Amino acid sequence: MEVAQKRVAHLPWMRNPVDIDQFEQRPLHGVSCLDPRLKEALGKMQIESLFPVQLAVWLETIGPGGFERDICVNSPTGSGKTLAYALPIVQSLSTRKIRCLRALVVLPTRDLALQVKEVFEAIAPAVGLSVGSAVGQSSIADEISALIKRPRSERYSSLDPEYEAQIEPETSVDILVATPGRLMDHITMTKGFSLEHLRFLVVDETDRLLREAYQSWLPTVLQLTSSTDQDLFSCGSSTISMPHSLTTIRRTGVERGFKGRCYPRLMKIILSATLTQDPSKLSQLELHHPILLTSGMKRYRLPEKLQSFKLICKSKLKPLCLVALLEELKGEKCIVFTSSVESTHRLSTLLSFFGDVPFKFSEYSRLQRQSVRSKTLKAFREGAIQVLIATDAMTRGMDVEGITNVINYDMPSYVKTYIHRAGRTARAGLSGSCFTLLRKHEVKRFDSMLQKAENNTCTLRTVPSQTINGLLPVYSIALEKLQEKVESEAARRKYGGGFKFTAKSSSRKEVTHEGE
Ligand SMILES: Nc1ncnc2c1ncn2[C@@H]1O[C@H](COP(=O)(O)OP(=O)(O)OP(=O)(O)O)[C@@H](O)[C@H]1O
Repeated sequence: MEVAQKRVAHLPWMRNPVDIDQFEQRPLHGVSCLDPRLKEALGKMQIESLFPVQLAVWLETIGPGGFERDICVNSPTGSGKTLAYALPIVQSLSTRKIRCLRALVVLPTRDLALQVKEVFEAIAPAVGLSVGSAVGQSSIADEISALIKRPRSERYSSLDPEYEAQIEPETSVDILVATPGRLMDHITMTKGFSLEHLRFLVVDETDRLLREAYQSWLPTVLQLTSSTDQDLFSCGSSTISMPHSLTTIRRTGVERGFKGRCYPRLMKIILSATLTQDPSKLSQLELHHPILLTSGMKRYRLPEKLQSFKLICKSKLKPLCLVALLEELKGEKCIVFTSSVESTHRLSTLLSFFGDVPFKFSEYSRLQRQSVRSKTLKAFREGAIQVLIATDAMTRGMDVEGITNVINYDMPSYVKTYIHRAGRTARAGLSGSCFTLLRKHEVKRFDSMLQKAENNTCTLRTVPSQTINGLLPVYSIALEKLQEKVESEAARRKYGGGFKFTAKSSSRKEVTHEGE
């Protein structure tokens, strides 16, 4: 069994990390080399200082570290990891002369990718950079027209138009935020989509992305961006035949530890609140002279202002405990996590039969089409829905303003899952609460699981028994209605009705395999 305090990382470079806690939040005017245009853009986002993780990464990239090493960040949920990589990348690219794809950010889900794209969009245009996404939000044709263009004729004003027509199309964005599946679609099918000039690769939610192969996106990207010595020596030589051809020397100059050799490379930043330490997983990333930036003594840390609570209740009374708790929370923004798509669907259906509950809720899982999910998420962000009933798979990294409570309706199986669930609240230094409903026999396992994280104090919480008793009559009616609904859905499935809850999906557990 893992004993977090005594655990020593297998990889030597992980054993002496940079401690993020040594950095204080720093006002923007004290951040050296920050482009004034970016300062202004940050100001518009109401960002007045850099958080510790952002400063730590800045110093390793734009500061003295000079991007000489690949960067691995293990920092709590809500600590500001997105801007920690977005800002140095945008600053680095702010002096680029010609537009082509220089930075690729890969995330596991579409909603997360769109969220990250928004952050880049808030700062990149200030220095003339363009941001695109490859996430499958629109049709592939629409995505291609947003990402690819013919080279601008003004760049080659002396060209014969006929010759110009033969020039290959090019990527029209500097920064691309992508999910692995759509990225692979463009790599394999989109004419003119090229990673040839890529300088930065960000793998956000690294442990999640490395868990699945996603059509071998990582080896493909690494292969397409790897430079051999031959490439290096042919740079700038007669091998460049087309007038529009650019050659990117990804890193010029002397690197420490490389004995004066010019070493072009793709700079990588990988991040998570629960960064893997598994050498076999990390080796897939082919990291260059990596440096680990982490906070805390233990491998995992919960946000400073998170309060954890446990509620012990009998199995059959769990829905009542939940309703009673939600009633007490009086319409505050909450995410309720269950262990599977089936459980999410059942719980939302059951709640819908409770009639008059003082909060608006919605289901959010893979059972629904993306368009439905996006609508739900928008309503949740805007406050039209106060309670989201969700599965783990959908919510890692999600940043929704004003979530003050997370409820684990089903106990998470792994501490990593607890961290990512709880981390939807208490973000950016704000307070938040995480409640876990437990059956008696789960308490011991839950307590020992929490021991693996820092800031793990967990207080016992109860809900008034009179509230539970008051809900019993409506509960028994709701259970009957749920039974009828389940039967009718099963019948519709059997006779090929259009209901979305297919036999296959009904048995699908959204297991998150956070057990490493
Ligand atoms: N310097 C800053 N000042 C104020 N707010 C900030 C700053 N940096 C980030 N934030 C806000 O903090 C919140 C959390 O940031 P972000 O989503 O990047 O966290 P994260 O570390 O990636 O979390 P997770 O691990 O859950 O993905 C966001 O709402 C973001 O706008």
